[in-house]
Amino acid sequence: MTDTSVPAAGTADRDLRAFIAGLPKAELHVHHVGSASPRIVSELAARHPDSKVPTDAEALVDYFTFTDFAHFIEVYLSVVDLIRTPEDVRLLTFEVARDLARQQVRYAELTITPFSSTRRGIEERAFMDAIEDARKAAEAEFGTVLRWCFDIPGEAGLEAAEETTRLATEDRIRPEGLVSFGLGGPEIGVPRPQFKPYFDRAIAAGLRSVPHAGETTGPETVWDALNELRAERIGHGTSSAQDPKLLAHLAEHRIPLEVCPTSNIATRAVRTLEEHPIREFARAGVVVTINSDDPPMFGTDLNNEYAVAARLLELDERGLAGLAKNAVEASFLDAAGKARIAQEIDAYTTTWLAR
Ligand SMILES: O=C(O)c1cccc(C(=O)CC[C@H]2O[C@@H](n3cnc4c(=O)[nH]cnc43)[C@H](O)[C@@H]2O)c1
Ligand SMILES: [Zn+2]
Repeated sequence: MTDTSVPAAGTADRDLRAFIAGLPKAELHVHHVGSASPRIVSELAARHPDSKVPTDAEALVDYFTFTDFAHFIEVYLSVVDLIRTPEDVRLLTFEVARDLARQQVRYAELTITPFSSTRRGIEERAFMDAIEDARKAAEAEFGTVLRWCFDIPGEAGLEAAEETTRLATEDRIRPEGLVSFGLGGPEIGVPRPQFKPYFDRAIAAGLRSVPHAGETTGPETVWDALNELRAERIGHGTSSAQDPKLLAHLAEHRIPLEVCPTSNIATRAVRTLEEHPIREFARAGVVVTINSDDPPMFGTDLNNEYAVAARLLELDERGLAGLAKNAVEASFLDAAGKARIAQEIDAYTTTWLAR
């Protein structure tokens, strides 16, 4: 695991971290299985002792140190292999909500890859019931609202695309909490345009388009996501910084980027945080949202990602509140839901600054 946590320097830094910890937030780019904390992994591994995933926290730190993006996916899939029953799915989902609630996340769009679970033998109806049951229980217990993004694992091919689209669009199976449709996994050798017919069907069924693009390939992948998959937000979009016309297009059309700084370092998509293009995005007027991607695997959480962003963008409390409001505005919540969290952010910030 790459340590990209921001060193706590002086009082000002500690103060900003305390502000972030209490700031109401929305998380738009976080993966279901990628959110399995050491606590959750241990519990799942105890249920399935034949797994090769280590159970103690220290060994997990080594296990979650990645040589490149392909290695990250290999490790990711070994954690997917730990989720074998509907009870595992429910436990994972509910515990992920608990971890989000602890960080004052009021609303999260969680990326789920149902194909990975159904192909491993979890019955589709039982899978949907498990995530929905956990969603409702989490909202009742923690007040955190969860919504789903179902993503195609692109490298698994068009069979995975067909299955994901079916699960996302068939009335008798699609879950109530589903709001969007994505595309994840490696980008190299997985051209985006081939997924156009599947995104067309998902969009026709009322889902919003949020593919990963430009994480490990160049800006042309982001253009494909916009032009072929009709993306409304871009997962990562890191390489957009290489194309000024693309930055201008994203800014003009207010297409937000789901920026996950620590993830990009951990998967070696970007060499160092100093070289992360988040400053270029902000300078170009692109709507930046801050997200955690696969937090325990990358040794981070959403609060730490806000601290990273504060350092890179030199933000104070008002700037951080602005970032949090970007995420609310870019979310697929309805207008009343957006207004409620935005007001909460403003009230919290005003109270904090008047201390
Ligand atoms: O489940 C399978 O059997 C399977 C077979 C072939 C390929 C795959 C995948 O490629 C799964 C990829 C998996 O990774 C998730 N993910 C998590 N974080 C990221 C990220 O930063 N960038 C891209 N993908 C990511 C994604 O949701 C897929 O589920 C699976
Ligand atoms: Zn992701």
